[in-house]
Amino acid sequence: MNVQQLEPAVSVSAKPSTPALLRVEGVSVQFGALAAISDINLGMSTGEVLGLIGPNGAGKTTLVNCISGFLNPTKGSISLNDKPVGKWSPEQARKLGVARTFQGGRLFGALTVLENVEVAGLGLGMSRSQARTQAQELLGWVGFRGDLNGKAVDIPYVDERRVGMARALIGKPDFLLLDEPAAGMSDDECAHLGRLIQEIASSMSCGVLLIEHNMGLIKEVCDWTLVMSSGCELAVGPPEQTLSDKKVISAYLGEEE
Ligand SMILES: Nc1ncnc2c1ncn2[C@@H]1O[C@H](COP(=O)(O)OP(=O)(O)OP(=O)(O)O)[C@@H](O)[C@H]1O
Repeated sequence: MNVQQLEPAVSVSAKPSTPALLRVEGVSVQFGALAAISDINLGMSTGEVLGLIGPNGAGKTTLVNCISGFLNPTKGSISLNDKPVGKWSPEQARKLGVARTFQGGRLFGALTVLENVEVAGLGLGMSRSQARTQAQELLGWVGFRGDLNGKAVDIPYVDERRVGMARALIGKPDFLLLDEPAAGMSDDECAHLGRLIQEIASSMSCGVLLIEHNMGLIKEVCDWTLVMSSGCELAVGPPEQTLSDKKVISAYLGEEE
């Protein structure tokens, strides 16, 4: 892939506003007898990149499902700008500025790549032309170099990630939750993704929550990390601190390269 210089276009840059704050307090999720997550706390502001890491089954996606309205916590609360969000739906979360991607792209296969991003803009109340313009610009920005009018079902796995990211970015959310965006990417593609995440945080003033197993990427882009294991908080701090923590290394033993 030809990694291009990232230059955010005018309409996706500079969102002058007071920083937004997303807070998770004492959140637990129980699936029958299984405590998928227990008493998790985190806070993040626009412009920050927070890494959410931990071995498989640690509860990372479950936490993102709660924050994005796909799942109601069994206990605890989530607030946006100090207002509890209650049992918000994914649509309400999106409209209030919390967007996400999925491990599997979850694109509409029968729609074109462009339409997949455009419909998200229409869902946010944009006009068709606004949605189309922003969708085209974002697809270019995230590094999609294929046919915008090709059916989404036909695009490669890595491109599904990019389209999913453009779809989440339309409407300039305050918070973007990325679920393993680097899976399946080459080193060059990961390097491009790292620069893109930093640009999303700085130029779009977006808070990014990044679930990733690629520790190089975590070290490169994250200001802060929350490490989970078996549903619980294992360590919190800057990546250079948590990634050298003995508890964290031991939790990852056998799971990381
Ligand atoms: N809908 C569900 N019903 C029952 N158990 C679930 C459900 N969703 C997740 N789990 C279980 O909850 C635990 C946490 O899963 P989760 O997917 O959040 O982990 P994860 O840290 O995101 O893992 P991975 O890195 O493999 O994606 C796992 O034991 C999983 O099997």
